[in-house]
Formats: sequence, C-alpha cells, structure tokens
Amino acid sequence: MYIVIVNPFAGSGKAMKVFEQIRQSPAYKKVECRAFITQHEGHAEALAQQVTEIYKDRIICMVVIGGDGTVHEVLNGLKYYPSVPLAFIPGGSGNDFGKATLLKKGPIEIFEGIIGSEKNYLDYRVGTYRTDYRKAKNTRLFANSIGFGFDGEIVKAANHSILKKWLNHYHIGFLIYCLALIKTLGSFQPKAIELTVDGETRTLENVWMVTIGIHGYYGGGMRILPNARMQSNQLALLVLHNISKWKVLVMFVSVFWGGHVRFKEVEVLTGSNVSVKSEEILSYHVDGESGSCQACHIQKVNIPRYVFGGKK
Ligand SMILES: Nc1ncnc2c1ncn2[C@@H]1O[C@H](COP(=O)(O)OP(=O)(O)OP(=O)(O)O)[C@@H](O)[C@H]1O
Repeated sequence: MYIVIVNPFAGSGKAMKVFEQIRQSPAYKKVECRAFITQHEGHAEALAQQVTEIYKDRIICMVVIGGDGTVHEVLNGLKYYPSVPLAFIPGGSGNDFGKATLLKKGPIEIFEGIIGSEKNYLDYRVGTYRTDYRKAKNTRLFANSIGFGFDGEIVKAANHSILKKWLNHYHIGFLIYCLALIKTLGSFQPKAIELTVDGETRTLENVWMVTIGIHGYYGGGMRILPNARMQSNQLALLVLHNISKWKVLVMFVSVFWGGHVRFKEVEVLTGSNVSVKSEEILSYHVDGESGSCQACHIQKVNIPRYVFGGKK
C-alpha cells in the first residue's frame, strides 16, 4: 500500500493541485493508495506516525506531496520507523529536498517511478538536532539543513511576511528570501558562538551564520554547501564570520555560481557531531521552518533511510 500525505497549504495551494493531477492519473488507480490531507501544522507528523502504527509492513512507501516543511514533519513521524521508504513529489515553494534527490521530472512521472518495478532508492542519511536542554527523547530529525544566525533570521522574516503567499501565487516565491535577506541585513548583529566539531571547540566572534546540511541545496535551490553528501556519514558546515555587511550581500549573490567558498570569511568544514552555543538567543531554521535557541547539538545518523530518487 502507498500512503500519500498532502499539505494543501504548501506552495500556496500548489501541492493540492499536484495531488489532484496524480489522483486522476492511470498510475494512481493501478495501485492501492490511501491519501491523507493535512488539516493543521504538525498534522503530517502525527499522520505519518499513526498510519505507520496501523498499517506497519503493508506500507510500500510513504509519499509526501508538499514542501520541505512537510518532509520534515513526515520524517519526524517516521522517527522510530527507519525502514519505511519515503518519496517526495514537489508541491512547496522551495522544494530543496526534491532538488537534492530527484532527477527533473513532472509529478506524474515521479509517481510512476515510485510505483514502478525499478526501485530507485537512495541510502539517505538524515541529521538529528536537539535544542537547548531538551531530553534525548525529544531529539528531532532533519532532512535538508539547519542554520543559525543570519539565515535563521532571514527564514523567520520570510515565513512571517504577508508577501510570501502573493509571491508564491505568481511562482516567484524565491523572491521572498531576497527581500527578507535585504531587510535582515540592515538589522542583524553578528554573534559570539562556541562551535564544537567532532570534539574540537572554538570560540568565534562576529559570526553571521553557521549552516549545517545533509545535501548542498538551500533556500529554494542555492548550492550553499557544495561539499555536502547525503550518503556520507559526515555533515557539511559553512561558517561565515568577520565579514562586512556589503560583502555578505556579494557572498549571497556568488552562491549561485559557487564563488562564495572562495571568500576568506567563509569556512567550509565537515563533521559528524556538531554543537553550537551562544550566550545570546540565536534564530535558527531547520528544513525551512524557524525557531530560536541558545544551544543545539547536531549529528548525522549512521543508519540510512530509503528515499526515492534518481540522484546519487
Ligand atoms: N492544513 C494546513 N494549514 C496550515 N498549515 C499547514 C497545514 N498543513 C501543513 N501546514 C504547515 O504548512 C507549513 C509549510 O509547509 P511546507 O514547508 O511543506 O510548504 P512551503 O513552505 O510552501 O514549501 P518549502 O518549505 O519547500 O518552501 C508547514 O510548517 C506545515 O506544518
């Protein structure tokens, strides 16, 4: 049985249209599918967990139609079920998970691939994160990236902007991040951060951001972490510090051709065990959703999950 979880809110309604298209396709009618439409924030997570508890081994694959936030929720619903294969059909505004895993195709072709006989599953190693003093049982999973500081504030500003829905409607949703970047640039104050990577601790001043990823894509397709490998047991890190405001802007523009890694203010690292601490409150984003904390422990999970996709 295929379980389909649709977020009707993702991409300002795009995911629902994608689902309608798939539901009317011959491929959908050929196989046993149960579809669930999310009703509120956090519902995809609860659904993924409850449906897996009910159907257990009968599930062939859990198909997410939405954006990165929906993938994040479903992944966390499957936290204790790593053997349930996961597939993604882009329906959000950014869809970084799709950019990292899928070869470019339309929704019906992707669905046909998911139910097809040739199973293209990637061994995908997700990350875990635990903020502040949460107990180990409250550790959560992430599928794309987690970032602290400047980019955390950009995502917060973008998610709270009334323009997001409007820009998504005209398929120019990425512009919200450009506008949020410019707005945040004016107000952001660099932070002092204690960064520990695989047991080695450094105290860094004037930190703009620490971004940690499973794959390279970020913010709707920017390849900010070119050294990230989803099948590796290492996380990729980017640290941006001791940089002037105008140069931050240039750095973000240069991400589009990978030029950002040549800036002396950009450090690109790898590690499997990372912690970020600060005396100040840090805004963070994880898989496109925002939050705040003073400390966070991030790890790469060793056991791979099966994620449908053509990319390696
Ligand atoms: N029925 C619903 N009503 C309101 N919000 C919902 C509903 N279902 C899910 N959500 C919330 O919608 C948010 C956004 O979803 P998602 O990230 O998948 O889409 P997106 O923001 O358009 O895409 P992307 O993250 O790829 O840019 C998630 O935080 C999720 O909790």
